[in-house]
Amino acid sequence: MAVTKITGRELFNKLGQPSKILAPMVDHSELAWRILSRQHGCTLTYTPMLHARLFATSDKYRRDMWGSLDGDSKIDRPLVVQICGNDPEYVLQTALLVQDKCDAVDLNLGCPQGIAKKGHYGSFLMEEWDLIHKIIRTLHDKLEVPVTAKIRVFPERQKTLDYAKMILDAGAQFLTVHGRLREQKGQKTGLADWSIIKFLRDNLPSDTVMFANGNILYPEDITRCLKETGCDGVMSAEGNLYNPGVFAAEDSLDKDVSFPRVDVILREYYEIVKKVAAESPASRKTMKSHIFKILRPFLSNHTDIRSVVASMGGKATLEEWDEKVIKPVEEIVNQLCSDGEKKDDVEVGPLESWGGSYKTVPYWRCQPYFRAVNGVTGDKRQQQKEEEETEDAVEGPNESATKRRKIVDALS
Ligand SMILES: Cc1cc2nc3c(=O)[nH]c(=O)nc-3n(C[C@H](O)[C@H](O)[C@H](O)COP(=O)(O)O)c2cc1C
Repeated sequence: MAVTKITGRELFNKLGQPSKILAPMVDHSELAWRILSRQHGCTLTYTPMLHARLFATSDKYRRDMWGSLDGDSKIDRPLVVQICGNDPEYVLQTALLVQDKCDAVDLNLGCPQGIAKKGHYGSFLMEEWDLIHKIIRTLHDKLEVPVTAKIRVFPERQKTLDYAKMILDAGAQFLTVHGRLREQKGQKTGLADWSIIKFLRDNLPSDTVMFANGNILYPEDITRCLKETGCDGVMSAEGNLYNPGVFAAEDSLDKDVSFPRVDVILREYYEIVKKVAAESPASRKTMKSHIFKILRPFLSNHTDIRSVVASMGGKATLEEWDEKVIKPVEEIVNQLCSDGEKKDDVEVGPLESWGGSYKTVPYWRCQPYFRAVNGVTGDKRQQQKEEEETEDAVEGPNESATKRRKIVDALS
């Protein structure tokens, strides 16, 4: 018999109507990063996707992915745990193992990567509506906590609407819509389509809780997205990874809030990792990747530090990170900022056709990352392309693949 549970709207209200949402990200939305994101204005966080079969059957995978502080009521809420899988029983088993440490469980229906194709989950379930319905209904019926879903869109609006209705009918309480097609990945990523999200918003029952995902570069994009799509919240992935300040209040004119200094964020992040690392292997494992992203604009100007970061192996201690990377970065940025010659201003460009403005941000401040399209960049982004090539060379093929996800050149 189905458990009686709260509706999506009731859950949304109970969580304080969160509108700034950290996306689920493999190896990137782990505990330490979630804590940091909340400290910078994020009001709801998602875990990286947990692989249902592995989580249900492998002690090691479970230990690696889920520590005693994950979902802790004092430091890690509100939290949605995301699961990927195609077997209702494994998804349910995984959900049952985490449901007392989260506010909802989300089904990943958006992952377009090769690994999802091979494992037959994420967006590769988009044609299997009966199976999706069964997975969500099983969770809806058997869990104490609500179930939610994160989807991509089809090229056809009506089909996407029917798809969303099916997911809601199965029992999903929040619907996150990433406004891209399954094919929009890698060099073909392109822009997310907010108008299809708005179409869903207008045609689904008005009490449906919806989150929009895609195209967030700057804090004010969140407000623009809320207005244009009519959604309840906006989810950001990469925008937040490169600049945790993206969740800052939209009207904040304080550059330290919207584009914080890289040394400040680095220190804050490092101290969080130090506190949780013993209980959160995932937070420790993903540190290097986060540091590369936080420092992205800085490293191309300080290649000596880049070499040091690149050389830090998995066995480097936290103290070594502090001595070799964090402290030297602090020293350099402090010096840069006390040097009256350097302009520490954020310059706002003209209004662009996409509705916002590019900003020129000093390289010692966190800022969005603009990708190259087919290896060719516009004038504005020539420098970023060169940085990408250098960074790809030091970070290896996995990082490179992730970096090619967004094509902001298509904006202009
Ligand atoms: C490093 C990385 C890992 C991701 N892992 C997941 C994941 O585990 N589950 C998921 O649904 N989406 C995942 N995504 C997709 C994001 O959640 C998001 O839908 C996508 O990046 C678009 O948002 P953005 O434009 O704000 O980056 C990942 C994205 C990135 C950059």
